[in-house]
Amino acid sequence: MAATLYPIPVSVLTGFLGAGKTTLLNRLLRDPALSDTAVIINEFGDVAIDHLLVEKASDGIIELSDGCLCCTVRGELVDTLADLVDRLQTGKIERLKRIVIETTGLADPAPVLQSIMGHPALVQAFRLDGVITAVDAVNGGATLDAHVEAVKQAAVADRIVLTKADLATDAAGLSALRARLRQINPSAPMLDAGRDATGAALLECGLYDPATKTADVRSWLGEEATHAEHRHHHGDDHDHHDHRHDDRVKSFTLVHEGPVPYSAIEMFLDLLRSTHGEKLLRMKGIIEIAEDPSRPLVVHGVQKILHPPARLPAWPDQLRGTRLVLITLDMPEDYIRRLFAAVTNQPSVDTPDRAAVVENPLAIAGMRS
Ligand SMILES: Nc1nc2c(ncn2[C@@H]2O[C@H](COP(=O)(O)OP(=O)(O)OP(=O)(O)O)[C@@H](O)[C@H]2O)c(=O)[nH]1
Repeated sequence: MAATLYPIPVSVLTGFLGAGKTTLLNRLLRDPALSDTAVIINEFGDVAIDHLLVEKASDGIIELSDGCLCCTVRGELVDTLADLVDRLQTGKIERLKRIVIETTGLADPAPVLQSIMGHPALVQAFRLDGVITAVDAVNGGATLDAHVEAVKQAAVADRIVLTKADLATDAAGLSALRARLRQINPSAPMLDAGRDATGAALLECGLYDPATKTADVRSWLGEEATHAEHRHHHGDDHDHHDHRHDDRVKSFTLVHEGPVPYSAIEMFLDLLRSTHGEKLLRMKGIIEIAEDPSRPLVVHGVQKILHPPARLPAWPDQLRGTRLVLITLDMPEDYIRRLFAAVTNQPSVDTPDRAAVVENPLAIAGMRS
């Protein structure tokens, strides 16, 4: 009997109401990549359609939880996950390879991610593998126009799945939607629900693959795509006027060549979270620490919650230095860049140095905005 490997990967499946999450999940559950998976479905309202569909689709699935995830169920999701660990440890469940949480369509995904990453006991047992966001190929554009939650769902995704492409008769509209999603989230691979959204393509989005013991930093950070996006943002060829929420979301990379003292990174992350934590939708990064430069420090977080920083045993490729990818909503990029420059002592005309920031963090313009 294969033992359960901790921490157990958790995939969060999100997407707006009716986007096709359950349909996708039902298809995925027939994929061998999802054997020994527990599915947690968050139902909104009292008709348990999702639950029936899922039970039909696969045996041995544990189905729990109801109510709205973004408010009252936050506590319950934690209880549900804790209960799973308990059942594993007491042998009531033989093994558990992964968990998929389907959020309600209205939920902001951040609280779900926070409840996993922010809970001191759960964080030992689970790791966030990735966020999969389903976007309706027909109604996706209108949903992004109307609901900032939908924009956030797309922005924090590690994988975007376009659903109902078979119903999309407007080819130009579909390619505009793709371009728009690419703009909101430059790094997540975009897959077609009916064609290439397989278990293998959607799962194992994390940095470190325990099976192969390798880490693919570049694709985890989505770095090249982020750089490309950054240039595009500053180009003058783009017309945003009818996408009112899209411009609020930004994805950018902070880079520092050479090692950084642990205390500087700690201070940067503390200041960032305490001043603008709720605007930080997602952060991922790899850091060359001055005290131990051969073992990169890996950080990732959702809003104010940081996953406990972990060390990789070695640098997986030629990449060195510090790369932090931030996905933000309404956050002053300039402030973040200045703060980062200050703590890493990168000279700049009007930015105080690290000593000055330690003395008075308010010295950075934008600190209180
Ligand atoms: N033609 C077509 N229909 C789809 C596809 N995906 C989903 N649907 C249909 O769209 C409707 C909504 O799909 P669901 O999977 O229930 O969507 P959901 O995101 O789980 O919905 P909520 O749980 O209500 O937020 C259903 O009638 C599905 O049959 C698709 O790829 N093609």
